[in-house]
Amino acid sequence: MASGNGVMTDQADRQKQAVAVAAAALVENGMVVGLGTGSTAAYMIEVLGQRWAEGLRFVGIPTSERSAEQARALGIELVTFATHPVIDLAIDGADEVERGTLDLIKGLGGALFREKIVAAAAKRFVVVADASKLVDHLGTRTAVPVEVTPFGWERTAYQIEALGATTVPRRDRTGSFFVTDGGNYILDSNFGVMDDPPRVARELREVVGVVESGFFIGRTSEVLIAGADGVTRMVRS
Ligand SMILES: O=C[C@H](O)[C@H](O)[C@H](O)COP(=O)(O)O
Repeated sequence: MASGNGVMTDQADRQKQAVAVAAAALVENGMVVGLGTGSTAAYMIEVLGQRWAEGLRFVGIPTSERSAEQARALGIELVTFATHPVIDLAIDGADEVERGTLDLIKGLGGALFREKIVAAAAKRFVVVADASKLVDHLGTRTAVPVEVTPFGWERTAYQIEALGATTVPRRDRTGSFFVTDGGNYILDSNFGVMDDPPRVARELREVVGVVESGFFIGRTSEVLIAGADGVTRMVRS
């Protein structure tokens, strides 16, 4: 018999798959597509691989080495900003989605910097998530991942704490520092539930040593949320 957790996981996985199918259906022939990172985005890339095998032709710009490897293995053609500086449609997951604004916290998978560059280059940025990610206020479920340079990271952490957060340097399974695709560290910075995430995002940007934060403010075009009743589309007004 499946454990309670197992049932929850199966349900979350089914929801991620449902939303992945809905998002992959938005891709059309000839598009430049931003390929997100994380378990939901991985389902979406898998569905795109199936559509590619059926004859759909587009090019992808991946947000991580992981997603690049997955897409390549499925035969999807990958390009870079050198030849394709504008993305038609980027599809990515999120760790928190704020109901009223559709602002996000991203980066639990460590890919936030490339994800933000891709989102910023996209004419349409679609977020895919299961219902557990919806919150009334950012900071409810998760700390904010902040990518920082290895040099002086302790000083950078001190400065972030001066903004009101507690910080924890992210570690990998061996206990070493987690290193991003860009060669940086991540400080998981807990600000608690935030009244004004855009202000915190701006303050973080001012801290020397911060490469990027996991705040995605004002970037979301729409969110596809999978719940028990199917997929719901939320559009930013
Ligand atoms: O760095 C990772 C990304 O921001 C992911 O998109 C985010 O963590 C959501 O991942 P998942 O779909 O696995 O919950």
